[in-house]
Amino acid sequence: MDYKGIKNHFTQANSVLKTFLSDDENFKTIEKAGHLIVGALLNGNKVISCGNGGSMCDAMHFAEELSGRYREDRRAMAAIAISDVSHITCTANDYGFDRVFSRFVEGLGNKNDVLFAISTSGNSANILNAIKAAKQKGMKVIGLTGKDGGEMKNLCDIEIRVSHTGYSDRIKEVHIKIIHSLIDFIENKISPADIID
Ligand SMILES: O=C(CO)[C@@H](O)[C@H](O)[C@H](O)[C@H](O)COP(=O)(O)O
Ligand SMILES: [Zn+2]
Repeated sequence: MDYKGIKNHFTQANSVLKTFLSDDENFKTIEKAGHLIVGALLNGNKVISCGNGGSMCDAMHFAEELSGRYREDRRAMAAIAISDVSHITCTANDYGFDRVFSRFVEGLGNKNDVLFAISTSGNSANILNAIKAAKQKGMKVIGLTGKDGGEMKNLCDIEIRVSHTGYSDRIKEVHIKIIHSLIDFIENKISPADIID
């Protein structure tokens, strides 16, 4: 019956999550990323997030839970996803799709801001260009990757990798858990009074 194919998604997801859980280095890396973001926010810097397709949704989810709300009532935090369709279509049309994120970083990124870049392959050209633009600006880069980390593994200051080699939907399912755990960490570290106006 077809329900077995459906159930198989849950079985596979369970296995990818178990593999990620089996290595504590993964959680130490998430903690490092959390400290980096907390430090940036406390110093009045911001986080810019980006990704393609489902990862763009994750980038938006990540930013809105910082600028809007996650679990607690607290002041807004400075985070924005690169998701303005007019910016993306203009830049893609006039300069090429591989520059849609980097051009935003060139325009809005400042020294010591954090770029939170998401790619399951670690190889999307527009993400790699955004990382390069961020480094030129003196920003810090946290990468959320999958598979073998792709080219991103050599470019990010902190890489959090879900090293699953199958379809990317399984990787993304762990990415969203990483995002929620990271936001929880940040929310618990920053008291409302700490944030610089
Ligand atoms: O959500 C999915 C697949 O689960 C797709 O939309 C997926 O995000 C797109 O194919 C992306 O273009 C893949 O890019 P990347 O993760 O390799 O950077
Ligand atoms: Zn959420």
